[in-house]
Amino acid sequence: MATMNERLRRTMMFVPGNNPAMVKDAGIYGADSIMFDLEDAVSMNEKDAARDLVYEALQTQDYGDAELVVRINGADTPYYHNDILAMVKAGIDVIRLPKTETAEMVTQLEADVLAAEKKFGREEGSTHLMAAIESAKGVLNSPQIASASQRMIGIALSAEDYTTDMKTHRYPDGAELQFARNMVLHAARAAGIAAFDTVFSNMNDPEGFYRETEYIHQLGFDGKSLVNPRQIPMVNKVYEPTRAEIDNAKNVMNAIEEAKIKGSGVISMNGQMVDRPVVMRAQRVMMLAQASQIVDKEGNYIEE
Ligand SMILES: CC(C)(COP(=O)(O)OP(=O)(O)OC[C@H]1O[C@@H](n2cnc3c(N)ncnc32)[C@H](O)[C@@H]1OP(=O)(O)O)[C@@H](O)C(=O)NCCC(=O)NCCSC(=O)C[C@@](O)(CC(=O)O)C(=O)O
Ligand SMILES: [Mg+2]
Repeated sequence: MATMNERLRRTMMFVPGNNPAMVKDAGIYGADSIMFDLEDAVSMNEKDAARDLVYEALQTQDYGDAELVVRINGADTPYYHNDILAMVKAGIDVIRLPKTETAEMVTQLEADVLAAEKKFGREEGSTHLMAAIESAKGVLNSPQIASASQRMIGIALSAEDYTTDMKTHRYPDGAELQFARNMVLHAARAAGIAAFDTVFSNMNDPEGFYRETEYIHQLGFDGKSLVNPRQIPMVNKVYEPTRAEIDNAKNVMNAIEEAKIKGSGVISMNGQMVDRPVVMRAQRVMMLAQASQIVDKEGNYIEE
């Protein structure tokens, strides 16, 4: 089951770890999560320099309230262990494992991260994990992957590698991703963690990006992996609740408070039953409204 006090993760922006300007300025665009990439955006001969650059930035840059994530190189590469050591030492919030195919890959990562936390005196369990699902095998194993560790905060569908594995490519209607999207989303929800939709790589097709974002929002994804800051306000717009939704959420919150006073967990509001799932949806609407700066912390409208 989804938890009530979850963190908003609408936008998780990839930042190539070998690009000093992008790494330095990554905090100015308002992404919920900034994801420094040490994997496929970085060529082989730049792996060590990129790791050093990201490590340095984590010591010196102020990224505000953004969650800080790093996509490390896979365990089958010579970079994996040094990536983990440097990022745990730097105190990264979340490590994203690419091309995850089995639960064992996550439990191995958990053990490697724990060893690094002990080595550098970091609080044990403080480094969270997430897994990118990029193949047919990963999709089929996604329920086990999602629940492989208490440290897991989410799983993400990675459609570029996935469609290659499936011997297809990306189409405008996304039919080739239907099964994978539903598997990843259900696996995440069953494990009580976040689900991230895939990147949209065509910067010259904002209509296509909006269409895809509206679709994955309707399905229930927490948000998307992004490759460009121009995509951040577009995702936020799609996730922004309407005035009618906010008014309804406020009424639900008031109604349930009234019910509590009467000692009940359920109440009727204009003939509509208000119970726990309705309240949880209302709480999420209010969280989104606050993040969209439509209401303040108390839930009151902020006047324009
Ligand atoms: C796409 C493009 C080249 C467009 O360039 P453009 O030049 O047209 O960008 P503009 O819009 O003009 O930039 C305006 C201003 O924003 C700055 N800016 C742009 N992008 C920024 C950014 N990302 N971070 C911080 N800053 C940024 C820029 O520096 C400029 O700053 P300034 O000069 O100061 O005005 C560029 O964005 C970019 O390189 N993106 C990252 C690509 C990347 O990381 N790929 C790997 C991850 S996917 C993958 O691996 C597949 C996957 O694995 C995925 C999965 O697993 O989910 C799978 O299998 O599916
Ligand atoms: Mg990939």
